[in-house]
Amino acid sequence: ACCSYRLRDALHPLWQSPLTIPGGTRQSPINIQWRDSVYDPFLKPLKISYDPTTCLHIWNNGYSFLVEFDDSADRSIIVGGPLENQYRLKQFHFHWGAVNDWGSEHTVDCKFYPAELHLVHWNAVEYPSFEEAVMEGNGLAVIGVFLKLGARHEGLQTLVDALPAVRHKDTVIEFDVFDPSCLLPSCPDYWTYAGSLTTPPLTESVTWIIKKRPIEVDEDQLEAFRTLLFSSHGEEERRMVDNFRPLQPLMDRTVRSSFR
Ligand SMILES: NS(=O)(=O)c1ccc(C(=O)NCc2c(F)c(F)c(F)c(F)c2F)cc1
Ligand SMILES: [Zn+2]
Repeated sequence: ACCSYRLRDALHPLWQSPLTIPGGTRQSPINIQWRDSVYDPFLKPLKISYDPTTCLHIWNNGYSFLVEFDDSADRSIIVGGPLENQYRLKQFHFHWGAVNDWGSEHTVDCKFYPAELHLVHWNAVEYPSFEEAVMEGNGLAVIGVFLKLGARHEGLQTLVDALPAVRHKDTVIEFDVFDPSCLLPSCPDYWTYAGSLTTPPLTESVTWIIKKRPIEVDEDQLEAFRTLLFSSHGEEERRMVDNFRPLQPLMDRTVRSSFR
């Protein structure tokens, strides 16, 4: 493949994790080798229905900035695709680089994008809470969307305008109407594979759904992400950049595609 992932993971500052996760056979992120992905005609279209009024707040958790949603009922859900059940939206967040040459967690044919969006959903049909779902093999479904440098993204701008208010770790602001559907590419095509959280506890509970087409954002919008801080108020400032985990081994997994 395209890198020495094991060593990089062990040495990567953000993830002082052991060289491998004990028994880790489905870790994320991975490189998606387009020609090795297998078209699965039984994959259904992914159905997404988000209620913009379920949006609650934006906060900086010291890893990324998250937009959190009210997941106390089935109001913002996804169903179909590779999923057996419907899954509830809990939050979305991003990963990005210090420069535009890297930043995404997944790669396609070893190509990095400057950033990657993760929309995090949990299986509320089978599990009573997100915390329990995180520990189960089919507990979570995360939609990954690549960001590429291009035209300004008007929908993203409302988020970007709020970032100065959550510059420091553990700051939060109310954010009460936002439709995350505006951050999805119009093309329905995706890859899917069985993986894990990409931050501790790295639990192997995620069905990944990676959209084939990126969305476009402009340089100023990416730069706005890079003005955030890992550090809290009063601490020495540490810019929030390169908050992506190194690539993990594919091991005995196949990436399926919803398209020929
Ligand atoms: N980059 S990603 O793979 O999309 C990813 C998605 C969600 C989380 C997360 O919810 N972490 C906090 C968190 C946990 F890691 C738990 F294990 C738990 F039980 C929680 F309740 C919880 F909020 C971490 C990484
Ligand atoms: Zn993520």
